[in-house]
Amino acid sequence: MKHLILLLTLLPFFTFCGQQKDEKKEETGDSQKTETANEAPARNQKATYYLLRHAEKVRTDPKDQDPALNIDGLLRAKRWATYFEPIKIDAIYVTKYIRTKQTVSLIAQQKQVSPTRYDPKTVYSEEFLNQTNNKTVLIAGHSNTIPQLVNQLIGEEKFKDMDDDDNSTLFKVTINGNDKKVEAITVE
Ligand SMILES: O=C(O)[C@H](O)COP(=O)(O)O
Repeated sequence: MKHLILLLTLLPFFTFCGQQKDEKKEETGDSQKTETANEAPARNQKATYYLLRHAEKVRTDPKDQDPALNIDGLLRAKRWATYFEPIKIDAIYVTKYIRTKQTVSLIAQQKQVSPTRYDPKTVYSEEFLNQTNNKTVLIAGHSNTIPQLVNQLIGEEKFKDMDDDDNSTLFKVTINGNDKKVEAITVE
């Protein structure tokens, strides 16, 4: 009986504490929602990306991971420079391999832009999108990395690896907020 009286006396206190806990839970829930929304702000990207594979490379040693361009490649690099002459380029990205650097080196000189080195595996990131926002960007890469980067930029699995004899495809990606366009242009 004594216990029953004690329980009845304390019941309102337990109920009050329970209510407070529920209110706290709701507050925490709301603030977590706000944090998540802040972590993923609506992006208003506006940029143009030109993506190309390096020009023709020396193939005498199949074990050589870092061959230079051959004569055809050097001539193609010259043609790329002519192609980009009338186009404003704000930033140029190259991989660690000499064939990508050689392919865009004339363009880099022409535009007075010092190429930035990137890792194709990790380049697509918030940092990259911020760095390239409001810019026209040229990216030199590889048969098995350029189409993937195009796909990441457009948010669609549209392109597969380039053929090994394809050194002439230029991808132009234009992003204006949610409007993402891509053109694959052949430049001989
Ligand atoms: O063989 C390779 O290293 C990859 O397929 C990439 O080729 P690429 O550098 O000639 O485009």
